[in-house]
Amino acid sequence: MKKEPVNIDKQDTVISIRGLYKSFDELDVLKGMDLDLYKGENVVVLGRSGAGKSVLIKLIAGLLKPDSGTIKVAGEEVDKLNAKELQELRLKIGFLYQGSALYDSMTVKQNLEFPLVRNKPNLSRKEIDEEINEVLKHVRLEDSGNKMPSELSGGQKKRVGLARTLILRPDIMLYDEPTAGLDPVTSGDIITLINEGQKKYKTSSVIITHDLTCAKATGDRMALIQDGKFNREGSFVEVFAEGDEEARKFYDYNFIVDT
Ligand SMILES: Nc1ncnc2c1ncn2[C@@H]1O[C@H](COP(=O)(O)OP(=O)(O)OP(=O)(O)O)[C@@H](O)[C@H]1O
Repeated sequence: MKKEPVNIDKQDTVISIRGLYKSFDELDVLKGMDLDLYKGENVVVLGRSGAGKSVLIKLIAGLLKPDSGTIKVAGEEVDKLNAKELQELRLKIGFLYQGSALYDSMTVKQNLEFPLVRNKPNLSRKEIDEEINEVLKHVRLEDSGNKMPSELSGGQKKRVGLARTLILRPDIMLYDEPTAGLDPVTSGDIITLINEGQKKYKTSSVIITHDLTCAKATGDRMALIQDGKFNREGSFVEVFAEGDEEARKFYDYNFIVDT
């Protein structure tokens, strides 16, 4: 599966990271990381376990504070925002967690309604229903609105999680291992939805994955974390084909036959 090219506006940087450092006690995780995400672009962040991928997206979402360096998201320096400003910025960011984090005691529709009503309290009943139906249709679950999460498969839960994120129309999507634990066919469905969402909702995304099929199929650009920095960046071929030893190992482990 190859990524179809999309329109990317390189004059418009939605995330700009410069000289980012983050340590936990003695452990230096990010060591001077730089990254740009352009409007309309999907950037895939790759790296070994423990390389700092989740730490990076938590820093972008303002869930962690950097030790030094700057993170600008939608023009705002995340680190400098007060609680209210951060809350407003977070409305522009959709975070798809590894676990779908649905409310088990609510139906699918209620799971979608909850964040919508909380963040957009002035919507009418009709508007709420329209929004719910629209995102459910997008993730191809229009017939499952009245189901409980326990009645859904892992892939369906992931799709509800995606719908719940998209219902707030984020400008930026942060995907944490979107295909982890899914079979190849279900992974393919999620990959399709990531790409359709990019086009339909004009999102710009950071996608963390170990799954090189997902990386190749969703990423307009790859960035590989090595020793706390993005040492290799570019197209899939640029990052892997002429790869250094470590990039090659990463690639070989994933065992893609079709390059
Ligand atoms: N809140 C925290 N406190 C202490 N250490 C942390 C914290 N968060 C992350 N770490 C450490 O930072 C390192 C990077 O973690 P991170 O979760 O970003 O890795 P990752 O690249 O996402 O790995 P994986 O692919 O396994 O999910 C790990 O060694 C982890 O133990």
